[in-house]
Amino acid sequence: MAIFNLDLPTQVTGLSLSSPEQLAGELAITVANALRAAIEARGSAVLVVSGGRSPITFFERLCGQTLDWSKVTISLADERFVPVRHADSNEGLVRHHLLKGEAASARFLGLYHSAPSLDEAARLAHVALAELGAIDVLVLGMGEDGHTASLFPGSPNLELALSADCERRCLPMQAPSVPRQRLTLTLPLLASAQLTLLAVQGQAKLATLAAALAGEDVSAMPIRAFLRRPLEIHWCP
Ligand SMILES: O=C1O[C@H](COP(=O)(O)O)[C@@H](O)[C@H](O)[C@H]1O
Repeated sequence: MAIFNLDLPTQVTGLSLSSPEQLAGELAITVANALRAAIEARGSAVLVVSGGRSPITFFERLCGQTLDWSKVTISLADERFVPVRHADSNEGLVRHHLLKGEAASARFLGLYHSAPSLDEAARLAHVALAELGAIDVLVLGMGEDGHTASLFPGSPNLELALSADCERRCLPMQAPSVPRQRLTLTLPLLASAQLTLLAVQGQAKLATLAAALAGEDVSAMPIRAFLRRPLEIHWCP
């Protein structure tokens, strides 16, 4: 299928939106529909979202969706090793922009733990994530280097985090930009999601996607691991 002038593999679909606002609105509707379906089928739903700066409008639209938020558990694909009140905290972002109004009744399972080291924080997150349950919806972002979640090219632990038999749910990672200390869900847990959505904004990230589609090495561009699976891309300029 050809979208955004890219030839996508058959398991990958793409939606081209005209603006960040339209992307946020469409993504919020898609996620809310999937959460409602999971609640209908199982009585509860699990949503995993990404951090960074681009999801803010999406979070603001999602929390306005009508559904039984008390039956939803929300967690993060990745986190920065900073306290929740820090400007770079993904948990802080979710608490400020998503867990409000009706959505405040959702259960939130964060990755950050106040621990003496990043390794210990990742171990505590691994233990806490045993309570997450099966992921219904995963919303990924992507950096211009082809990282997604905090699966950064060149980071120690990347090979382990990407391996199909990795038994850790969360691993410590190193980012090329500050804050460098990160926590990421590992590929087996992320790839277990029923529905995986990738939100991408701008021409530079479109070029990143094109480069990812043109090669094979997952360690060089970890987003490639998700382009091999069913994935719905939402893109806007
Ligand atoms: O560092 C991160 O970067 C990516 C992309 O963030 P964006 O603000 O450029 O969309 C994000 O998906 C990831 O969760 C975040 O920690």
